Amino acid sequence: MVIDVVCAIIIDEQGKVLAARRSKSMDLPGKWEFPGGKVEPFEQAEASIIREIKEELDIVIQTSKSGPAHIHHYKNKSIRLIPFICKQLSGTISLKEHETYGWFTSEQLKTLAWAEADIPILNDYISSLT
Ligand SMILES: Nc1nc2c([nH]c(=O)n2[C@H]2C[C@H](O)[C@@H](COP(=O)(O)OP(=O)(O)OP(=O)(O)O)O2)c(=O)[nH]1
Repeated sequence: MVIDVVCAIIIDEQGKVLAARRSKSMDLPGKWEFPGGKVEPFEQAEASIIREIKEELDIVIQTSKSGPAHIHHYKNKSIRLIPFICKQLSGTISLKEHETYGWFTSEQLKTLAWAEADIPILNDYISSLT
């Protein structure tokens, strides 16, 4: 079974992108990711990413477009990671699950220890800039 997971590529006015590090209590502890989570049954992916970001970061985002999804097979599960390009509309970030987060340039993003499933998502995003 492949689990649908949505993630947000949140871009600020300077073009920096938000990445968050998963905490010890989460799957893939210590790995960086684009925040998000599993799409619930009967939920639209776009509604799902808005809900997840409110739950995890306590901010309201607006989505502009979704990028290509990528399937990744971990040892214990397979996920389809669906990215959305987003901007923050309101609120102040308050982490509810992650250990830390930051706003990064493309060069900085490349140096983070990403969850494996995020690598093609990151590469697509960086390719889309040129
Ligand atoms: N949110 C998110 N999860 C990712 C990314 N990359 C990646 O491999 N994953 C994995 C980690 C988890 O195994 C799974 C998503 O689960 P989650 O724990 O974030 O989702 P959730 O908030 O709905 O969690 P749950 O409490 O229902 O388990 O996908 C990513 O960029 N964002």
